[in-house]
Amino acid sequence: MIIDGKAVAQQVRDEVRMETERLRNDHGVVPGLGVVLVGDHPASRIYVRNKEKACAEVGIRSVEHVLPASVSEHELMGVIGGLNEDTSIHGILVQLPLPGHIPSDRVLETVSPEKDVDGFHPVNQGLLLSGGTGFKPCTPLGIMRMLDSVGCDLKGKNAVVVGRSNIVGKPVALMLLARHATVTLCHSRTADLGREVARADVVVAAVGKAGAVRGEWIKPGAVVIDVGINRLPTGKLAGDVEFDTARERASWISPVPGGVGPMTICMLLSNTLLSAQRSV
Ligand SMILES: Nc1nc(=O)c2c([nH]1)NC[C@@H]1CN(c3ccc(C(=O)N[C@@H](CCC(=O)O)C(=O)O)cc3)C=[N+]21
Repeated sequence: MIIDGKAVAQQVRDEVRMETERLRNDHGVVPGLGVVLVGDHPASRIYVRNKEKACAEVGIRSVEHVLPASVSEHELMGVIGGLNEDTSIHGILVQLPLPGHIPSDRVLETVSPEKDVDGFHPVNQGLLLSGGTGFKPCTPLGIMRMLDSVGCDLKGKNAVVVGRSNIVGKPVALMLLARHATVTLCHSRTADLGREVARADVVVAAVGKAGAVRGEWIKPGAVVIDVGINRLPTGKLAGDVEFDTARERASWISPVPGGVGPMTICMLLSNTLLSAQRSV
């Protein structure tokens, strides 16, 4: 069966909208998200617009800062510093990728960890490692929420994560581990990817290559979460998993589009609300 990311995302947005209203009624606090966009990367503009639309829908105030691609690192740091100081702002998102002349690491370290709703600050990465209460990154949070939505019990299961990025593969592996799965983290040098995937009760594919996970590898009954967003030559979007063959074997599988993408945005809303709740 198909995991409908749009429907689960709508559920999360409904919860966030209700909790946002409660926070406003009880404490007079409206969650605020500062979005920083550098340059005019076309995909980034679309993502940022979608994030702002989603904020408006749940009653979160979003403030956009659009800076030219030529902005200096110093100026960008200044904008982030202003958002750090601004008590009406509870979450800060610096849209990635940044232009090549700006070192993303240093920029992400400038965001106050208390407002880092993307969960990209090293302090929050560290808190995730030790099981603490920092902000967790949105895509992995969305993946966990999707697994919960189909009643997937992770305890003792073999979870295979394909891809070791800092924003998806590594953090989702830690979250699966925290839920007592037996986790295998695969990557481009994995000797036999098919053998690893074939043992998996849960597969999370976050490689960035269409068809990287073959349908015939999927263990019958497995739950498959596809994080890939690949633009095919035909112009269509595809995930990392061979969907048509994988769906014949999986018990549950998430599609692209309409799977993890919509979840990522609603977990950003959820983190922004959480930050505002922590501020009162
Ligand atoms: N600081 C930062 N935080 C991010 O969270 C972040 C970022 N930078 N940079 C770019 C990536 C990408 N990202 C997506 C979010 C939603 C969809 C999404 O909703 N996709 C739709 C399809 C959209 C389409 O048709 O193009 C779907 O999968 O159904 C996709 C991609 C967040 N990102």
